[in-house]
Amino acid sequence: MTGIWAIVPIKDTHFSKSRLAPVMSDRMRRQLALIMFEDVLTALLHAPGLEGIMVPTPDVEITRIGRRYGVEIMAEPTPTDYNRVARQAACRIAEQGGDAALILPADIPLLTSGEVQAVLSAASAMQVAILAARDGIGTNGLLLRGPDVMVPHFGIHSLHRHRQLACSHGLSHTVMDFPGFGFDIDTSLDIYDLWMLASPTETGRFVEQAIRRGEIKVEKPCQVM
Ligand SMILES: Nc1nc2c(ncn2[C@@H]2O[C@H](COP(=O)(O)OP(=O)(O)OP(=O)(O)O)[C@@H](O)[C@H]2O)c(=O)[nH]1
Ligand SMILES: O=C(O)[C@H](O)COP(=O)(O)O
Repeated sequence: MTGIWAIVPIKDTHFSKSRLAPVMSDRMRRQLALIMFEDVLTALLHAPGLEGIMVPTPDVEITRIGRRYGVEIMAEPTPTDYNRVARQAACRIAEQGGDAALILPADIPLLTSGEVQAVLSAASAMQVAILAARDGIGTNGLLLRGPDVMVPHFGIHSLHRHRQLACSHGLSHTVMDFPGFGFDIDTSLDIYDLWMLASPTETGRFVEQAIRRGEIKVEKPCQVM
């Protein structure tokens, strides 16, 4: 194993996207998680410069889809946690001789292969690249060169934490903003914003159709005066 590997952890899709429970049924949330995963895989598979894709997951359907796309599945017999399972995958890639790992979630369906390529080339001289979430405080991607130079700490205020960690380890690092990387689908507000964008992705189409059929309840967010 050499080169740069993407790591896309995804949990059991029966329990995915729980924050969307107020506006979507369990069945729809599961479908949304599966479709977003496929959009992310499609972007990664078309990005020149990536050697491979590793997907840590306990989910049977994700395993089936991943294998169809030819990605490497890292089985996760019991649910772990995003950071822990991402770290395990990164260590596995490091042990097998991989040069770098790009850790990203499976819920950023507007990701493009151009963005991935841009990160890989712009950050080619950096040990760490932190891909900002659009809220400006989260992290939606972490490029680590080598894969185990730093332990990922995704979660609330993770952008600041990742910066601090890189500094304290003396690692060269950069923070980058891209619309696709930045846009993770967590809440009904994200669904509304995605709908407004009329994105030509599979996820964009799924959301548009589901809203039209009344299967997702969206409300225009209140304007703060
Ligand atoms: N393999 C694996 N992936 C995880 C785990 N926990 C979270 N993830 C993935 O990490 C990414 C970011 O997680 P979240 O944004 O919290 O997504 P989510 O857990 O589906 O959404 P909520 O239930 O609303 O928190 C998604 O791709 C998740 O599927 C886990 O225990 N194992
Ligand atoms: O900010 C982060 O580290 C990630 O976006 C995870 O946060 P989320 O669970 O809110 O997506």
